[in-house]
Amino acid sequence: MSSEAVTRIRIGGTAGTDPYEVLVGRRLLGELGGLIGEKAKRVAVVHPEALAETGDALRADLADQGYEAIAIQVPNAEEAKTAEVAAYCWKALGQSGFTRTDVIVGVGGGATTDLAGFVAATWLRGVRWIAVPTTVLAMVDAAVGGKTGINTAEGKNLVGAFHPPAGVLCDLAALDSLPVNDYVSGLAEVIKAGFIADPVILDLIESDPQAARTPSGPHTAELIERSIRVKADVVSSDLKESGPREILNYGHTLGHAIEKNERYKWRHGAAVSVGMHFAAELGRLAGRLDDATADRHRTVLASVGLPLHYRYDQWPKLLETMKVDKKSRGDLLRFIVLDGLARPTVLEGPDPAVLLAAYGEVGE
Ligand SMILES: NC(=O)c1ccc[n+]([C@@H]2O[C@H](COP(=O)([O-])OP(=O)(O)OC[C@H]3O[C@@H](n4cnc5c(N)ncnc54)[C@H](O)[C@@H]3O)[C@@H](O)[C@H]2O)c1
Ligand SMILES: O=C(O)C(=O)C[C@@H](O)[C@H](O)[C@H](O)COP(=O)(O)O
Ligand SMILES: [Zn+2]
Repeated sequence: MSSEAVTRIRIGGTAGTDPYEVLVGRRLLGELGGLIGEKAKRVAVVHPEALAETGDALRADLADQGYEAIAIQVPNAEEAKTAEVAAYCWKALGQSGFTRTDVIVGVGGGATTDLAGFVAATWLRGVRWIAVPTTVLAMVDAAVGGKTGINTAEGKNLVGAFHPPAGVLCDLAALDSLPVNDYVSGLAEVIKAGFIADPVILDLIESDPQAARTPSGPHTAELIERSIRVKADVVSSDLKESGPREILNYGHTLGHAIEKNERYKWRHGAAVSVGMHFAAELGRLAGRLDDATADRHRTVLASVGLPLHYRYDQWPKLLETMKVDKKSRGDLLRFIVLDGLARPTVLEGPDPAVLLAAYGEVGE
């Protein structure tokens, strides 16, 4: 992709929502005015502390365009995904006289876009919002598809709403300032997209795992675009997770339990990496997944520096948390596993002994 090229990926409107586009390229902020539209008088730019300069520059730019623009700074990472921070944002919107035709812009990683989208979903029962993701993870996953939400002490993303954005602007230049740990964490969702739907992603990463760890790698734009297309296909047919969308939760049942156990101090991608290792072992032990594909999880995740293991002694607590996973139905635990490469399926009510054996491969 040349530095000027812009790729547009369409997300179909389902469940009564409007379609929208995900743009991938550079220097995309010129698109913002068009997305905000003429009806808006006020724009609120929600950004994390780490992007204070970006947030304020954006606010100033929007003010120059004639909007009453405010910046709402929120904490970095998961500390932003709380009821208290949501209430702080509602207060800022109330004090600025934010109406139903006004627009929220969420600029940041997935934690920020999840929060900004949730605030947009709840303010006046729903206002328009635009996502400007600045991490790999937010570009390929969090900002796309309309799942918004916050965490509670009891679990990850337990409060939220389906509220798709009006558009998503993935400016690849934002990735240059991202710490390598955060860059790599996002690769977990890229690799997830590879295992559940697009194995070319895995081939590209395996061809040079070190290059895949940096934004200057030769396949960065292609990896991001392929992953977005996987997500776009799924959410375009099942916005509200009535079935097919569950495949995007591959690795998340254990991953979310680890995040809660770590009081949300682990990066989401790192937890999902361990969770995918677990799901692969579960698939293998349940007689679904071939050895080669299960082993490939370990090699590709480890090759980019993602973790495979977690504390063995925590299993009883993790199991309790997994029981309230959103995919559970009553007492029935449900996991996404693979029947083969790019063949995701649901495993319902696995034998507890098989679950423990799978965790035996993951625990250390
Ligand atoms: N809604 C969804 O469908 C969906 C999908 C996947 C993940 N998520 C959520 O996304 C979150 C994880 O997102 P994440 O991995 O982007 O982490 P994050 O949002 O916590 O960002 C990681 C850190 O990087 C900082 N940062 C962001 N962009 C930066 C940049 N360009 N330069 C420098 N620093 C920058 C952030 O302030 C933060 O400190 C989790 O809460 C997860 O649950 C949601
Ligand atoms: O978009 C989805 O659907 C996903 O499951 C994508 C996940 O990567 C993401 O972490 C999502 O927020 C998890 O959703 P949850 O409903 O399990 O909280
Ligand atoms: Zn995720």
